[in-house]
Amino acid sequence: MTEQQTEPEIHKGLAGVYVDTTAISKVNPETNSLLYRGYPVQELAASVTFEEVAYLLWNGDLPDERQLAAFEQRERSLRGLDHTVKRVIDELPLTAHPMDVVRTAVSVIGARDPKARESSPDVNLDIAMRLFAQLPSIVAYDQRRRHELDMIEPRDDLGYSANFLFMTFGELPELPVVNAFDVSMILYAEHSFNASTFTARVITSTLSDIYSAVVGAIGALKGPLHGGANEAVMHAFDEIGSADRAEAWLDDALAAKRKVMGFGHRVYKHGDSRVPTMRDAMERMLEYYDRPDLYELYVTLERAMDERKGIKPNLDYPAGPAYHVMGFDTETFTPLFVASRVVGWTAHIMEQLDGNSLIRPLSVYDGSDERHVPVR
Ligand SMILES: CC(=O)SCCNC(=O)CCNC(=O)[C@H](O)C(C)(C)COP(=O)(O)OP(=O)(O)OC[C@H]1O[C@@H](n2cnc3c(N)ncnc32)[C@H](O)[C@@H]1OP(=O)(O)O
Ligand SMILES: O=C([O-])CC(=O)C(=O)O
Repeated sequence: MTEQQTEPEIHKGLAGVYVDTTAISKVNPETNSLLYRGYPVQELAASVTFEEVAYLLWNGDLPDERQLAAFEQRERSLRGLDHTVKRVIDELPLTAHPMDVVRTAVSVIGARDPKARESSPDVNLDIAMRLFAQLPSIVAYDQRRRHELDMIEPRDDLGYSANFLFMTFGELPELPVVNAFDVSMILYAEHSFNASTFTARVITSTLSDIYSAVVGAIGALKGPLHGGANEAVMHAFDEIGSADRAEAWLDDALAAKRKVMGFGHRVYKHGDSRVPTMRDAMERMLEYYDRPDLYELYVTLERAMDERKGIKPNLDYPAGPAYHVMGFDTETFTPLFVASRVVGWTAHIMEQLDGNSLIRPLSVYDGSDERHVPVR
């Protein structure tokens, strides 16, 4: 490097770097807000269904009655799982993490789809819809087989969330549970250039296919610094046991420099915009299932983390206990996130293709100086 050349500035973890524009969602850390296609996510969670949110994220506007009816009918018609996909799932050992099962199942669906490589907007929208419709069948069946239970076929007289719960637990869920679950699906659906969505966009930018991009995104979501945190929250709750042990547990964790899962965020520094809505849903669930002990633990750990580090919860913190009391296995929590986020991922895949530029950043080399192979 000559004296005139300045050292390139490195943005580790791409923190603070804007890499592209997006019209899908706006995360605003200053106002603690999140807009999907312009609509505040809290308003969507209070007044529309997850199906309407999926339509919105893919098409740019909320559906009218006729559009929604057609959309719902199509989604319901695509829910059934192909026998090959079921057989492949059955072959996977129970030691495989449910995220590995979901990743593999999507890969199998992609390998069997003759249209996978077409990549036209219509084909990609159709594939997005198929994955949206089939992921609940995959996630629900995987949880059931771990309990030695048979697969339950989808019911086309039920909405997305009621059917998801029905396929998992084999009974018609009560309305408050369906509503809380639907809210969680809406809140998890989209969050701009988070690590898994960015992964999907990087893969798409090479003109690879939509299935490959979704499979890569699932891999990125699995990590505990991202989607895997909702599972990790529940493991921490299990480890702590009860509210009276929360402060000592936290002090030990912080002294050992362990990250406390479900807290902190790369973009929001004063709290995650989605937490108040998910917390309300979680509180309703803890009341419904009569778990004041879990509520005590939740608030005690949250308060202690705020006092010691000033770090606020992210969406995974209230989502974990909510899914727990609904009856989901802890390892199924991140696959639930997949079922929702597939909507955001596929919206971004389509947006990336629409104005594509290969994503290929630079790096500063800091290895050995140039050297030469000895002459033999
Ligand atoms: C839906 C989602 O994906 S939301 C994210 C889910 N992930 C989690 O909940 C995992 C736990 N949280 C974390 O690891 C982090 O907060 C992240 C990865 C989400 C964001 O991290 P970054 O923006 O990279 O911040 P970074 O990890 O550098 O943290 C900054 C400081 O806060 C501390 N910190 C941040 N989050 C936490 C946490 N959860 N527990 C303990 N300390 C934390 C860091 O130790 C660091 O302290 P230091 O400056 O004294 O070293
Ligand atoms: O935005 C992020 O970095 C992580 C997150 O909250 C999400 O993907 O929902």
